[in-house]
Parts: sequence; C-alpha cells; structure tokens
Amino acid sequence: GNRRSTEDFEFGEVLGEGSYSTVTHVTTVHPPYRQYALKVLDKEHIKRERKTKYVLIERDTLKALDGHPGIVKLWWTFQDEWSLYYVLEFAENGELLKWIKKYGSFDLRSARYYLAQILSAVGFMHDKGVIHRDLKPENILLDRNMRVKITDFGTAKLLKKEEMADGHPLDDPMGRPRTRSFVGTPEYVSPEILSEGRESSFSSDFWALGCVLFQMLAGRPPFQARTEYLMFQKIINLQYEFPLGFPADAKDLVEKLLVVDPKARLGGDPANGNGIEQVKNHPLFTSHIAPSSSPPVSPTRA
Ligand SMILES: NC(=O)Nc1ccc2c(c1)=C(Cc1cc(-c3cccc(C(=O)NCCN4CCCCC4)c3)c[nH]1)C(=O)N=2
Repeated sequence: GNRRSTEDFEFGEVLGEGSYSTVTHVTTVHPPYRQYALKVLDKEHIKRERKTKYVLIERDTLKALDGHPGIVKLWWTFQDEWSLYYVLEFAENGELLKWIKKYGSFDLRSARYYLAQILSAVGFMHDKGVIHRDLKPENILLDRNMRVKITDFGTAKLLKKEEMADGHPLDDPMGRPRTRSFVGTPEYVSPEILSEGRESSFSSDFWALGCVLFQMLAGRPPFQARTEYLMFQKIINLQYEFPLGFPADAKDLVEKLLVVDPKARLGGDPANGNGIEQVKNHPLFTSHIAPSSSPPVSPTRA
C-alpha cells in the first residue's frame, strides 16, 4: 500500500521553519521521482505547547480544501515516534514576499493577475467554511508557472454549518466569554481582532487581502511600526498612506477593504451576498479588459 515513511524520501534544502514545524524540500527515492514539501511537526513540542488542536485543524482543513489549484495540496500524512509528517505540494518559486522584495513592487497588471488567483482560492475556502486568519505574502506561494498556492492552515478556523451564515463563530451557549484563540501576524491583523477581541470572520480575510494588494503595489505593507503596540494603534486608527503613483483603481479597492467596521468592508457582510464576487466586480477588474496577450509570468516594475 502507500504507507509512507521518511525512508521514501531524499531530503533537500529547508524551505521554511515554524515554531514547532520545519518544511523541507524532498524527492521520492523511487520512480516516478516527485518533489514535495515535507512538513515535519515535533510531537513533544506540540504536546508541551498544547498545539494538538491546531495540528489537527491544519490536516482537516487541507483535506476539506483538496482539489482547488490555488491551495497547497496535502498528499499524505504519516508519523513516527517523534514527529508527524505532512507530505505537501512543492511550490518551486516560493513565497510571494520574496518576489515583491526582488522587484521592489509589481505593476498593476501583475498585481491584478496575482490578486485574481488569491481571490479564487479565498472564495473556495470561504465557501467551505474556512477562514484562513493569517493571509500574508509569506503564506502565498508560487509554483514553477508562477501560479498562486495558498498555504499554512495551522491557524485557520473551520466554521460549523450553523456558523456559515455570517461567517461569525457562534457565541458560547453557556455564555462563557470567548477566549480569543489566535491573533494573526501583527502587520495584517484586522482591527476587530485587536479592539473588540472578536474571533476572526470571513471579513478578517478581506482586510488581509487589502494589505496584500497594497503591499504588491507599494512594496511595503500599509501598517508598519517599530513595536507591535504602535502597529496596533495605526491599524485601529487606520493610519496608513499611499505612495505617489499608486494606481487609482487599486487605491479605491484598498480603501474599500481597509475599513475598520468588518460589516462595512467590501465583501465583509454576507448579507450583501458572496463577498468574493463583490471584490471581483470592482473596477480594478472590470474596467481593464486585459489585452489578448497571456498574463505576465513574472512581475515587472511599473
Ligand atoms: N507553513 C507551511 O505550511 N509552509 C509550507 C507548506 C507547503 C509548502 C511550503 C511551505 C513551501 C515553501 C517553499 C519555499 C521555497 C523556496 C525557498 C527559498 C528559495 C526559493 C527559490 O529561490 N525558488 C526559485 C528559484 N529556485 C532555485 C532552485 C531551483 C528551482 C528554482 C524557493 C519553495 N517552496 C512549498 O513549496 N510547499
């Protein structure tokens, strides 16, 4: 059968490190030689840090999202005495963040090309009741054809059926105060998480999309500060500025996504219908009919 073990793989370079996991480039030792990203999770550390819940959420979320080209595929899982192993899709061109830094910033056509693919993957996630909660250029990978592959669902939230209506997790029937389980990466965390201590909702992912669009075109995230406290102040007070020359259509979309009230955010209120469709119908996408030439494979400066 296909019971796997580390013996089946030749280990290559380390691709990424987390607090209790390491992702390594591996190649199968038997033909057909295939490349994967092997995520090794340390059992001892997981138990000590009480992260078992997150580890299982990642596996269950990736299984629920299997089949979408914009989400990293989980091929198999196996374990040994010390570790859990997730055999994940290898995205050869790595993190979107690396490409933004390499080119300084993207031109509008490239930013629109990547945002359209990210929206397709996020729309699929939300339809399946998954909130990513930590969308950022480090978690948006690019494969050998520069196609988007979203990863790192270790901190995602898998909503129950009855929670799907407005994307908000239900309050505890016993009225116990909500213990906010997780806060995303400071630069990209939405104001409602910081101020009301709310759980994230679908709308939190839209805030992060606004930050990613800004960063692709500006070459930096909208909110930066020397300390997390100062960063949080800037986020809840919406203190950010566009660089000169920031394209008008993209500026308008960022301004509709970086809205403090999650319900007023574009796509943020499920009562207005499918959030992703509202973003896809924005002039950034509808007022530029792409020329017949194929989309850009690698980002180029404006
Ligand atoms: N937290 C997580 O779950 N993290 C994950 C999960 C899955 C996963 C994952 C992370 C991946 C990360 C990754 C990182 C890289 C990478 C890291 C450093 C440099 C490069 C790079 O320079 N790539 C482009 C140039 N290469 C040079 C080598 C030959 C091929 C082309 C890629 C490629 N893929 C991956 O491919 N698949």
